[in-house]
Amino acid sequence: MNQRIQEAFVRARAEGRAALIPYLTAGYPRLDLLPDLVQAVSEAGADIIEIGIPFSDPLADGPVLQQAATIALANGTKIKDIFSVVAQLVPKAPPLVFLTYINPVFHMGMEVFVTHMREAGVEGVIIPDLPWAEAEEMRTVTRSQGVALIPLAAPTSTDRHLKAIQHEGDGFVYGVSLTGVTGVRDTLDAGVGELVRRIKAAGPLPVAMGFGISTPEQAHTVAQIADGVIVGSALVKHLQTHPDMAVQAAYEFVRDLRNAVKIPISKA
Ligand SMILES: O=P(O)(O)OC[C@@H](O)[C@@H](O)c1c[nH]c2ccccc12
Repeated sequence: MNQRIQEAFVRARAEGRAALIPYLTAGYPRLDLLPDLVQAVSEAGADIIEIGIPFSDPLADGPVLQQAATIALANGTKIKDIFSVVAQLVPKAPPLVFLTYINPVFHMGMEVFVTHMREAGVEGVIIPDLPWAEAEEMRTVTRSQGVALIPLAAPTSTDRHLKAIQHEGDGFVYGVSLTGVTGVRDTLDAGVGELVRRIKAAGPLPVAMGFGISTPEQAHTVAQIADGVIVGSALVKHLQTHPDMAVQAAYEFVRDLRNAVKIPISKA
């Protein structure tokens, strides 16, 4: 089990809250802003930060994150630059995990990509379009480098799949709270509680839920059920709507989310 990720969940639980995991697209609005954005969301109380590698064909992403990726790529954001920016901010940041599609990983070479991750100090990676059944080589490479390969689970996952990812995955299980793409939603899917229960019954890894968690109220609801709360599109949208003060806007939104993920003492 990746130690820094595990510690982040243990610490959040001990402090009476779910772990808060904001998502940022590397290179949006610009790569040179990433250190300030990471610092802002860290100071606002992020327990783990997900950094998205922009990709030209992000099929699991909704309009907000697609647009962020398009702008990041148009700005000339390159993977090797992301690695060097991230390496510099790791010492001052909470555990970082990458979110990347498999194509950029294959392009660089699995072994090289994971070696760069380890050298930069990135603790884990989520690859939404890598089916677990085909992930064996990636699992071997990440395990040998001490990088967590974080599995995804959806409401459609079978119990057998949940058992497999709970025992072969590392870090946490990413519970996809609804079928569809990432993006801001008005309401939470009614099946969130049932999915968390099934994932937890299948093994020891903590469960963080993402997809469509947009407001502090929704984050609060999910925090009562899951070990972690992931917020992507709503945060990136905040950066979009506050172009001149993106860093401050990120700080304020994540601080509101952090206040919301508390668990009443009776439940903790
Ligand atoms: O944007 P949302 O709905 O808040 O969902 C989290 C999400 O942004 C982040 O984890 C993510 C970004 N791109 C993805 C692709 C697949 C799965 C997850 C993601």
